[in-house]
Amino acid sequence: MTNQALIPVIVNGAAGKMGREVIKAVAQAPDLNLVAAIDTSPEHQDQDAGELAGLSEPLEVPITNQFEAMLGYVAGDRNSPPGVMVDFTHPDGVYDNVRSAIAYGIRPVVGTTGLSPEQLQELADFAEKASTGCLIIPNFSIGMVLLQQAAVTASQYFDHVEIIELHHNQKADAPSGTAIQTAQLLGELGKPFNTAIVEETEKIPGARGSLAEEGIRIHSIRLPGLIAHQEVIFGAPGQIYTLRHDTSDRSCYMPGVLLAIRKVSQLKSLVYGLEKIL
Ligand SMILES: NC(=O)C1=CN([C@@H]2O[C@H](COP(=O)(O)OP(=O)(O)OC[C@H]3O[C@@H](n4cnc5c(N)ncnc54)[C@H](OP(=O)(O)O)[C@@H]3O)[C@@H](O)[C@H]2O)C=CC1
Ligand SMILES: O=C(O)C1=N[C@H](C(=O)O)C[C@H](O)C1
Repeated sequence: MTNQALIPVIVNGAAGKMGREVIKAVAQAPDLNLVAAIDTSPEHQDQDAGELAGLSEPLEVPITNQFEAMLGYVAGDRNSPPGVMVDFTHPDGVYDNVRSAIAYGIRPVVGTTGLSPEQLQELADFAEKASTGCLIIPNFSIGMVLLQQAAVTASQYFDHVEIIELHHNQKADAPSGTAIQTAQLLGELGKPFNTAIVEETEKIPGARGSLAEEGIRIHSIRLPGLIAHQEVIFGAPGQIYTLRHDTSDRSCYMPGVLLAIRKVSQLKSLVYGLEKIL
């Protein structure tokens, strides 16, 4: 395959936990070309992205905070397929990153969570107007997609359900993007869950977790030693049905990330959720 046929990939958040995994996965993919590794972290500027990610050979791609310049550079290369920007940064910056990428005609593949419903709608409108594909994926692991599908099936038969999500304590946003999406998927059934049979009082505010779609509660645990875990617990008289997903290594997200990079340029609008592109 000539260099011209390779998909140019910009990794944003390249020095972070997910960014380093993505650098490794992109470097090993024969049809992808890592062209830029962006990160605002001052301590990693100019380091080789491959060495930082733990590869044995340097990739000759330095970590830089020059995001707009890199978007312009990739957009200006008319001999390559459309560029893709993979974003694993921070809830505070992701909205602007996605808008900038779309403005340059670069397709965003977004793993960063914490976008508000209003921000998601604005990005969807922006992508639609620009006729540009954009993938926003709260969870790239196939196990989570399967858990969510099983939960949707179970929700047809159970009227009571609560979600517990458990993450490492460096996570900025709560509840997790995955838990919010799971509640949305269950809520699409349009039936109210968890009708109270007593009047509840929270003696300490927040004791019953956060209230998402259709009365579904989400409880967020943050502890060192955890990576990413989720339980969906259904209850009915005389029985409990528990679905659980555990992440033991961030490599579990990479097949989904690579699939999204390859698919995003076929899209003309914003698509939310890995299940939509499987
Ligand atoms: N969709 C999915 O499947 C998954 C999603 N995630 C999500 O991805 C995001 C990142 O997670 P994780 O890798 O663990 O986080 P990290 O904090 O390990 O990495 C984020 C990196 O991005 C840098 N950064 C922050 N803001 C910007 C910005 N505006 N532009 C460029 N770089 C920036 C950070 O620098 P500094 O440290 O100096 O701030 C850091 O190096 C989170 O929202 C998380 O929830 C995580 C795992 C899976
Ligand atoms: O911050 C994380 O680690 C993760 N974030 C995503 C989320 O908020 O759902 C995906 C996964 O849970 C890991």
